[in-house]
Amino acid sequence: MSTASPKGLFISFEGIDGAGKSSHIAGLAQAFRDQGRVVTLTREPGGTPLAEKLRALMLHDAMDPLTEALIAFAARRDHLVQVIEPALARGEVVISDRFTDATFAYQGAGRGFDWNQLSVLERMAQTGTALQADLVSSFMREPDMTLWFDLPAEVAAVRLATARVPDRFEAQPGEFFARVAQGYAQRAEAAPQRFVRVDANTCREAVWEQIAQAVVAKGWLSSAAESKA
Ligand SMILES: Nc1ncnc2c1ncn2[C@@H]1O[C@H](COP(=O)(O)OP(=O)(O)OP(=O)(O)O)[C@@H](O)[C@H]1O
Ligand SMILES: Cc1cn([C@H]2C[C@H](O)[C@@H](COP(=O)(O)O)O2)c(=O)[nH]c1=O
Repeated sequence: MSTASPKGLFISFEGIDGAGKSSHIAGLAQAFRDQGRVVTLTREPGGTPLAEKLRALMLHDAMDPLTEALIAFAARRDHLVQVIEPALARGEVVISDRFTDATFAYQGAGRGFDWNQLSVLERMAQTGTALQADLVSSFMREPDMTLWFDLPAEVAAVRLATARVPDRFEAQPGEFFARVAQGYAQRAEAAPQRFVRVDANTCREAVWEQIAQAVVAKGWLSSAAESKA
């Protein structure tokens, strides 16, 4: 029997607020654990003590789009260095509720911040963090798979209406979320090898089936996961 540790896997969940990511993130983590993998479950903005402080600022304090983008990437850099890279180097499965696609969708498409400048910040924040010796210093960390919950903004608004007290993003009007959804579509089109579009406008069981199918198709989970809706 091989004693080599499995290769680390990095999976992100994305989508507009209220798209329905939360319960499936926990479900996917459990499916990996059931099949013997160690899982680091985390989120952005956040995931470290410093990044959680930055999250509180981003979600509750007024600021301009550049400040918002810089805070998102500062939090991400700390998160990568302190949590994501060490977990991947240990061979764990890292599942993050949001990553950089959210910055392109919210600060880029939503707020109107320049997409090319975001790409520069992305490269700065996500390069030179990897701990694995086989990754060259110019390697830019990105998720191995991004599960994008695609849901019309008006459906998400109905789902969120009674769910909780809105933060600074959730309080935005429908047009903002329509732009954010468009931003996600643009990111997905640019990286089809990484993105999996999940039709989130359906029941929870059907959403889980799409997630399980995508992960099983990669050979990361056995087909037993597909029946655990
Ligand atoms: N498939 C579904 N059909 C109907 N309602 C759903 C579905 N999935 C989730 N919901 C409900 O929609 C609301 C938002 O779901 P959830 O909090 O999981 O979204 P989210 O993507 O994690 O949102 P956020 O990113 O803002 O935290 C909750 O009230 C949840 O119960
Ligand atoms: C990573 C990231 C997130 N956001 C926004 C998106 C959401 O409205 C909140 C996070 O809240 P959630 O309930 O945990 O989804 O932050 C953003 O604007 N930019 C980002 O980079």
